[in-house]
Amino acid sequence: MSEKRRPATPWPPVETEAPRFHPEAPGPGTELAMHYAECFGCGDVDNGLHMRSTVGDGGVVYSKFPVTRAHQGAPGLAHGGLLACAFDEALGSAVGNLLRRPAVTGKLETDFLRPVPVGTTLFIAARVDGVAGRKIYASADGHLDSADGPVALRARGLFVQVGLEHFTNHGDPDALSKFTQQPRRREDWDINP
Ligand SMILES: CCCCC/C=C\C/C=C\C/C=C\C/C=C\CCCC(=O)SCCNC(=O)CCNC(=O)[C@H](O)C(C)(C)COP(=O)(O)OP(=O)(O)OC[C@H]1O[C@@H](n2cnc3c(N)ncnc32)[C@H](O)[C@@H]1OP(=O)(O)O
Repeated sequence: MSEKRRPATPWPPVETEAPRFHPEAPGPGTELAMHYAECFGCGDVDNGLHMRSTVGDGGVVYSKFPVTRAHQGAPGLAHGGLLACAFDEALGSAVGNLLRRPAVTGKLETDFLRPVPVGTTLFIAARVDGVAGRKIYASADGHLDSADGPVALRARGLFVQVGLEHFTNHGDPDALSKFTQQPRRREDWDINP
């Protein structure tokens, strides 16, 4: 299969500023711990995605998603919704770890370019592309079986910065104490950039 293209739409879709990485953001080479043990993307969850992420150079976060039989849609192929989930995790990890601004996914679009078979590993490279006030734009490519393997998916996400009360009010009141990696304390976040 030749390199796939899709219609080019402007990205980010609005004027943005370059992302400012948090001074205490983990540096290149850092292997990121799961952010929450019960997270379907990175936690210790039965049949979860069990993703692991590492910070790369130049503001890229690399994540791996090992695709198993538990992740099928069509026989032998990964389910598209779970692939989108993997990108949500990878993009969220880039935003959360590099910017340390509490944010949630507002919009996620995924281009599915090639099927992803069971037994392969998806290598995702995610970056933060720009920031417009509370809006944080991030994108990622997913490569089959190696960091420079064929591109199977591309995704773009809008993350919207929220107050920490978003997690404690809408989720678990003890949410912040349950996050297992930095930033987990109020003072670890860039709340008023
Ligand atoms: C969740 C993880 C956090 C963990 C933190 C812990 C540790 C961090 C460390 C590392 C993190 C590592 C990994 C993270 C991994 C995974 C991340 C997964 C993330 C998720 O899985 S998270 C769940 C799914 N997510 C939701 O559960 C959101 C539900 N939703 C809402 O809670 C609201 O909807 C909200 C807050 C989004 C906005 O509500 P709001 O009232 O605060 O603000 P408003 O509506 O005004 O939007 C403000 C501006 O965004 C524009 N905007 C908004 N949505 C748009 C859209 N769809 N399309 C185009 N533009 C949009 C508006 O147009 C406006 O733009 P403008 O300012 O220009 O007018």
